[in-house]
Amino acid sequence: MLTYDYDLFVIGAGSGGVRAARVSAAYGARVAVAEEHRVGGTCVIRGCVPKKLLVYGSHFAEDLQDARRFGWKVPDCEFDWSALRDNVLAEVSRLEGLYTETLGNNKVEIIRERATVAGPHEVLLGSGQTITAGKILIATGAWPIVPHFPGAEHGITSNEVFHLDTFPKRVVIAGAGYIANEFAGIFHQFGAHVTLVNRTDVILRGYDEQIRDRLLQISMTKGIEFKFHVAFEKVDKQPDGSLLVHMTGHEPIPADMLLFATGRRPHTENLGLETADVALDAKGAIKVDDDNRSSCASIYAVGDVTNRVQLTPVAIREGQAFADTVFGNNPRRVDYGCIPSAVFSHPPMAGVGMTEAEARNKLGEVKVYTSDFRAMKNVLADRHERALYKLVVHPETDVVVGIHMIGPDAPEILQAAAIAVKARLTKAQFDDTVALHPSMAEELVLMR
Ligand SMILES: Cc1cc2nc3c(=O)[nH]c(=O)nc-3n(C[C@H](O)[C@H](O)[C@H](O)COP(=O)(O)OP(=O)(O)OC[C@H]3O[C@@H](n4cnc5c(N)ncnc54)[C@H](O)[C@@H]3O)c2cc1C
Ligand SMILES: NC(=O)c1ccc[n+]([C@@H]2O[C@H](COP(=O)([O-])OP(=O)(O)OC[C@H]3O[C@@H](n4cnc5c(N)ncnc54)[C@H](O)[C@@H]3O)[C@@H](O)[C@H]2O)c1
Repeated sequence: MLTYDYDLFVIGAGSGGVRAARVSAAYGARVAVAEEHRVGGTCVIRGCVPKKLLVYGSHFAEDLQDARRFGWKVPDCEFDWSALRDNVLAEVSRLEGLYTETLGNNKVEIIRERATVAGPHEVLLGSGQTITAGKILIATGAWPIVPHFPGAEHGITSNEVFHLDTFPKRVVIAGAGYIANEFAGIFHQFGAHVTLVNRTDVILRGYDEQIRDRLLQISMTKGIEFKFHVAFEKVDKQPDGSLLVHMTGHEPIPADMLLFATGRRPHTENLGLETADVALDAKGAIKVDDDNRSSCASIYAVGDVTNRVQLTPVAIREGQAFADTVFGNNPRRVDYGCIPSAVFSHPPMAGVGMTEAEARNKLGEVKVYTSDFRAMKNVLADRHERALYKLVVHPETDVVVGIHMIGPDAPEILQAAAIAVKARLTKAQFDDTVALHPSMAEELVLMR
């Protein structure tokens, strides 16, 4: 019988790859994983985790201000970017160590170099070594898209934003999706002047319109500038190192940093996939079936590289389903229904299930309940920001088909509420639940 060097070779030690490697090895497979950057992948090293720590850090700007209304004598405080940056990067390194340890404990061999596919059962390492494997799992994630125009090379992406030497006082962000809105909030809270530049006038496409509008309105009131229907023309680097960002129909904007947050494309370039006839879609994503198998029978793919849903918990579930199915003798498929998601903006927003527009398209005259309120904490703090919660309800069955919210701690509250939507609970069952008072979450059971 033909023997391979490994039963499974995983390319990419990010959210999906680490889970698939660890669980497959726990089932007894001989597993190696190649990582060209750092173990943990985008989420741990330059995504969700450091981003959320910056969100926490930036929220102190408002908390310190509000504290005075709650009786605290707060002296004038100064923000030190380098202190926060270094603490965040140290935490990232600690987590990288934990991920590395977990892989080692499960006897997964970590190969710290770039790997490419060299055939249905062959992988080529950057060092020139060829390795064979019974199965190959591609978990190489996605990569920031940078638009092409003169001077675009002076901008940075989310890959670099966590490492800035100095804090930029004037920030231009290209895009109006997740990363753009999250970093607009972060830099604004730290004291930068932030301008978001987008080619359409839609922010956070896919989220409920009323909730998005509320974020736009609150962001503008805070002082974040939005420029819509704008295309970049060029970026000039000034003698003092700053940038002048030229765009259609507007005066050039001076900036200390230009951040591209214009989407992420599947990381499949120069991966050798043609050597095994692995088919890609028009966006360069690996085409897979419901069991994560590509057009080559021995090659699978999970996570952002398949461009299904670019979220960490989804990549992890796909990695787990792959391992259970292929090495655990326990076939499983990911259920893509009712995936909750959140934007860690200031304030954050979160949603699960159908938006009002989607529900109207699919179900006709849906019932919509909203609660538009000022959180008790904001009232005493004299902060005029209003939260908005929304339930979208099936017109006949009374099932709650969507929950959408913006306000303090919305992602924390929505995770629990998402269980109810997934379980197809009815509006009557929400109403039957006694409120937990005083809380913001109680609004979910008090909408009439
Ligand atoms: C700034 C930012 C914030 C985010 N915030 C959130 C959030 O709050 N919540 C959320 O759910 N999602 C968030 N995401 C998305 C989330 O990070 C991704 O969906 C998730 O990391 C995808 O996991 P993955 O395993 O597919 O790929 P990744 O985690 O990207 O891992 C891929 C790995 O493969 C490695 N690699 C690539 N090619 C090769 C090769 N040829 N050889 C060896 N190694 C290779 C890469 O170095 C990388 O480590 C965020 C993303 C970004 C960029
Ligand atoms: N909280 C979270 O869960 C979270 C946070 C960050 C990222 N992510 C994941 O990472 C993915 C990538 O994030 P993202 O914010 O880069 O992408 P995105 O798809 O959310 O947003 C891209 C934005 O860029 C705009 N755009 C595209 N080309 C442009 C151009 N040339 N000029 C100006 N604007 C342009 C689009 O209109 C859109 O607003 C997300 O789709 C999401 O799945 C998730």
